[in-house]
Amino acid sequence: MSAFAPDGAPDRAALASPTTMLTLQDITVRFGGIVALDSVGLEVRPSEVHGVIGPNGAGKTTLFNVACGFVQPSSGTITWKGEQLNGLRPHHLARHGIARTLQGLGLFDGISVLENVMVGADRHGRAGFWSGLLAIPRSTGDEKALRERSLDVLCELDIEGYADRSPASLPYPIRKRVALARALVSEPELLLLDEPASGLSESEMAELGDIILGLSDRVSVMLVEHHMDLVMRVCSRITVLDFGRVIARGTPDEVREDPAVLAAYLGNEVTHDDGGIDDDADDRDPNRSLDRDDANGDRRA
Ligand SMILES: Nc1ncnc2c1ncn2[C@@H]1O[C@H](COP(=O)(O)OP(=O)(O)OP(=O)(O)O)[C@@H](O)[C@H]1O
Repeated sequence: MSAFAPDGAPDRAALASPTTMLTLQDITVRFGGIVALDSVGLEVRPSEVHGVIGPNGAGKTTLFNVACGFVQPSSGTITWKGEQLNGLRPHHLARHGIARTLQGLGLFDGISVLENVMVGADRHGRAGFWSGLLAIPRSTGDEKALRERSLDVLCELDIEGYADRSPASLPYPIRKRVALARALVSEPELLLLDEPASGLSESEMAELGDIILGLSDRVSVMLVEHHMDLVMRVCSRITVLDFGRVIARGTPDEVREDPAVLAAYLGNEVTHDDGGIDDDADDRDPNRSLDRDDANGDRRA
């Protein structure tokens, strides 16, 4: 069931449905005179990995930031499990069972990897890690459980060997896993991932794909990502943006063959022999980054 009728009007029954976790509806974002998002809709269902793709400047990061509460939409609604969230802010996410990783990993270099992961768990800890650091007595049992859970997540991501290290001493791909572990330790129902594959090698990206697929039986994922091979492999559904608008949504196969999507990614020049979208379409288009200025010209409200 979709929350969006074919004409783009809201489908109230679908919105209220427990089959939808996160619904972004008619989201418009203006930065000064620029319309970064224009009536964008997206729904993330339980246990699905939902991809958000689009060329440079399409509005992906802005949409991610709306879902995180970093950016307040000019209009539109955010609904979480049937409840409308007004004035969502980043520090509200944990209480709703939503976690995120960002492109800037935001790890604390002055504490260990394990402690960084423990910081992510405020949703469950009664007294919390920081009060543990301050030696508030009631937190002792909580902190032990939290430490064990954090170690379990490090084991799951195969980085338990780095638990006592400072993040600053670790290679970037390991730091990325630490950031993911910190998001997962709160046992979120929805994980928001912003370009998790950036800076990873092909093999590291394949491992990341395995991790994301392994998570999808217990957490829904909204994945903003440039690397098309990863998106096509792990996502059950994809929303495609261009110039701040949704130009396609559907399964990877549907999106891959959508003429509007192919055109947005520069058409046949950057498609594979099988008609698929090239993984590095943006990289091969020296003019694409210039399109942002062009796009802004078209987007002025
Ligand atoms: N803070 C801001 N102030 C003004 N304009 C902005 C701001 N953030 C984004 N924009 C504009 O909004 C549009 C969408 O940008 P956004 O970063 O969301 O796109 P994107 O799809 O994430 O791009 P990329 O793939 O290059 O990261 C662009 O035209 C961008 O220039």
